[in-house]
Order: sequence, then C-alpha cells, then structure tokens
Amino acid sequence: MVNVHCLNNIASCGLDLFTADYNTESSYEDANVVLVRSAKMHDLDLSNNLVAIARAGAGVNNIPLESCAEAGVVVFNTPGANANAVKEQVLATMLLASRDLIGGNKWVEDNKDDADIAKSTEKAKKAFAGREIAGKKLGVIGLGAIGQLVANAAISLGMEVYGYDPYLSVAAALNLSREVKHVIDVNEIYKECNYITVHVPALDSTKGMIGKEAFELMQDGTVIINCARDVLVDEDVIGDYLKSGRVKCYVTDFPNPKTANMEGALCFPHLGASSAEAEDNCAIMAVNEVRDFIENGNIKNSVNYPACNLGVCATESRVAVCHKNVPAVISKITSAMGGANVNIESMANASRGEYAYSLLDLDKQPDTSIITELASIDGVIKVRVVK
Ligand SMILES: NC(=O)C1=CN([C@@H]2O[C@H](COP(=O)(O)OP(=O)(O)OC[C@H]3O[C@@H](n4cnc5c(N)ncnc54)[C@H](O)[C@@H]3O)[C@@H](O)[C@H]2O)C=CC1
Ligand SMILES: O=C(O)C(=O)COP(=O)(O)O
Repeated sequence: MVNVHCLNNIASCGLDLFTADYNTESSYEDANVVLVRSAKMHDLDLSNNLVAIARAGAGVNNIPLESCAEAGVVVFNTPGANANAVKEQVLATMLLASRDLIGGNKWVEDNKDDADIAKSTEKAKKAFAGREIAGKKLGVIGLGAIGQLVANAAISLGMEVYGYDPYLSVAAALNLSREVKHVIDVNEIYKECNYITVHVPALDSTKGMIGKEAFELMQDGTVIINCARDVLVDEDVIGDYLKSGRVKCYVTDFPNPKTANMEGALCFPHLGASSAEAEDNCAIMAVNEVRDFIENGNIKNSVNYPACNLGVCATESRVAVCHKNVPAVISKITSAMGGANVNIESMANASRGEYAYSLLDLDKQPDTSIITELASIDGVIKVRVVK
C-alpha cells in the first residue's frame, strides 16, 4: 500500500486515478507521497517514508527543494496545467484596471433603493469612464506557460506586446506569436509599456525585480499586474509611486497587510489558479506523475531531480537510486550488483546539478543485503525497489 497525504484539497478527478494500491487517507507522518498546492512545507519534517511530493500547480517556493533533494524526496510540479486560468485572470484584471467596472458596480449597489436609478445612472456614469486596452503597450516579463498565453491573447485583443525572458525555452518560443516584440533588455519594457505583467518564479534572483530603479523608468499611469508572487515587486516603495500617479494601479493576487490597505492596489485572494478546469488539470497531472514514479520509477516534471525514463519494467525487478552527482557512485552500484551475481539488463541515469538518479532493470529480485549495500555507498541518498 502506498500512503498518500493531501496537504491541500486536491480535485477528486485526480485522486480518483489512484488505484486500490494507494491509501489517500494517510497522515502526513506516514505518507510515502504528499500532494500539495500552496501549503508551506518549509517547517515540516521529511520522514524516511517520504519519496515524492507533487505540487498540483506551478510555483514551488512553498517547498524546501534542496532539503527534499538531500533526503531523496523527488518534487514534481504540473507545468502549464493552470496557465490558462491565470491568463484569463490577467486579462480580466487588465480590463478592471482600465475601466472602473468595480467602482461602477459599487455605485449601483449603493443606489439600489433609488427608484430613479435608471435616470441617475446616466449622470453618474461619467465618474467611472476609463480607457481601452486596444492599441496600448503590454510588457510581459517571463514568457513561460502563462506569459506566452497572456502575450498571445493580448495581441489578439489589439495590444502591442513586448516580451522579456532571458531563459526562454525553445518550446515556449515556438508557441509565441511572431508579433510579440522580444526584448533583451527588460528596461525597454519599463520605459515603453502602459501595462506590465510579471510571470516569473519567486527565486532569489527574481525577488524585488520590479523595484525603485524600474519604477523610475516607467511612464505616468502605468498599470502593474502581479499574479506571480508578492516578493517579485518591491511593495515597500510601490505605494509612493501609486501616490505620485507614476503607477496607476497595482494588481496583486497575493494580498498582505501592506497591499490590502494600499490605495491604488487592486487585490485578489490568490485566485489565479482557482478555476474548476485548472484544479482538475493540475490534480490529474500530479497524480499521473506520482503513479509513473511510484509504479515505474520514472521521473517527469521534477523540479529537484532530473527527468529519467525507462518505460514499464519488463524484467524481474527494477531498482531506483537517488544519489549525489559525484564520481564513482554508478560504478560502485554496478559492482555491487555484479558481486551479487545480479545482471543489469538495462539502465538509465541522469543528473541535475548536485543530484542524480539511476534506474536499473535486473534479471532477478535483489536480496535485501544488496539493497542495504547500495544504500551504504558514499553518495547514495535513497534506494527503492520499484518492482
Ligand atoms: N496566481 C496564481 O494562482 C498562480 C501563480 N503562478 C506563478 O506564476 C509563475 C510562472 O508560472 P508559469 O508561467 O506556469 O511558469 P513557467 O516555469 O512556465 O515560466 C516561468 C518563466 O519565467 C522565466 N524567467 C525566470 N527568471 C526570469 C527572469 N529573471 N526574467 C524573466 N523571465 C524569467 C523562465 O525562463 C520561464 O520561461 C509561477 O512560478 C508561480 O509563481 C503560477 C500559477 C498560478
Ligand atoms: O500554481 C501556482 O503557482 C499557484 O500559485 C496556484 O496556487 P494554488 O494551487 O491555487 O494554491
């Protein structure tokens, strides 16, 4: 039985994909697999039973990736599975920041008992007039799963789109409209664009990336949309730029006591991925990744271990080894197998930074003594008999 613990609600259409070999009611302490959305895991212990964490979503800043790698816990996410939901939220907020639909709606609420509301509407409406987004310039920072969808949709809505992503993948580049102006200096976006939307992960290198220097380059009336993570924007200084009018509106999906009380900030309670479709897509992708890892040892879409795939095991046994990416580990693993007269029928190995992963298909079931021997090799982190 494989014990699964859900730290957040995970859509049932995903959980339903687990077979009777999985117990989805496990406690965190007993879990072999953890499914999570935004719950913070940095202060949680990683038990020896734990082999995988699947983030049903994109951002993994709530998970201690390095400690997990060190403990042989493979962390997965679900790239692109909630991107359309975020794209739609960005488009909606761009419109809300341009036309005062929220103010207008509030006016109707406040005047709902006025018998003459139909007449007073025509007088009141000028207070809520706005601007159109067509013809305006949108800067998209980060052209991954979400950024590319936002950029392409904005082109369709008649905007002039600038895109910036120094690490743009080939797949993302192929999906991007040719009409998107790809800039290599992000300052061009800060200087030129009326709307700026950010879609990069929260990393040490991206924290505070939209700060004083960026605000100083912007035009008056710039709209900034942050449906990525609060730490990307320097929220200690943005209030000053909202007051001066340099920034017209700061849309954030990550309210905190500062922004929730900030005039000119339009805050939402982390709704970007909260669509039924996104929740289903993420749950299905997460469970499929976990099942392939548990049942076959294959790794796809990990954020702390390399991709590695040997398909479905056709031999007597398969062993998976999480190890350090250092010399001689693989030769010691293969020698241990040879010494026990176990033949390696096929093998896959891949590395990612300091960590590596090996899958070995064997002609017979290895004794527990061989597994103990593998686990004691210097540099080996975790050994799992998959089959
Ligand atoms: N509000 C919400 O509910 C959601 C928020 N997010 C946030 O959005 C972020 C992006 O999500 P995806 O597009 O799915 O991820 P992704 O991994 O597909 O794209 C991120 C892109 O950022 C680029 N990038 C990294 N550093 C950069 C830098 N310094 N400057 C410019 N580009 C840089 C990468 O090359 C990559 O193309 C997530 O990491 C997460 O924090 C994601 C989903 C839902
Ligand atoms: O996927 C992401 O990065 C998100 O921010 C979505 O978070 P959630 O799954 O809605 O808690």
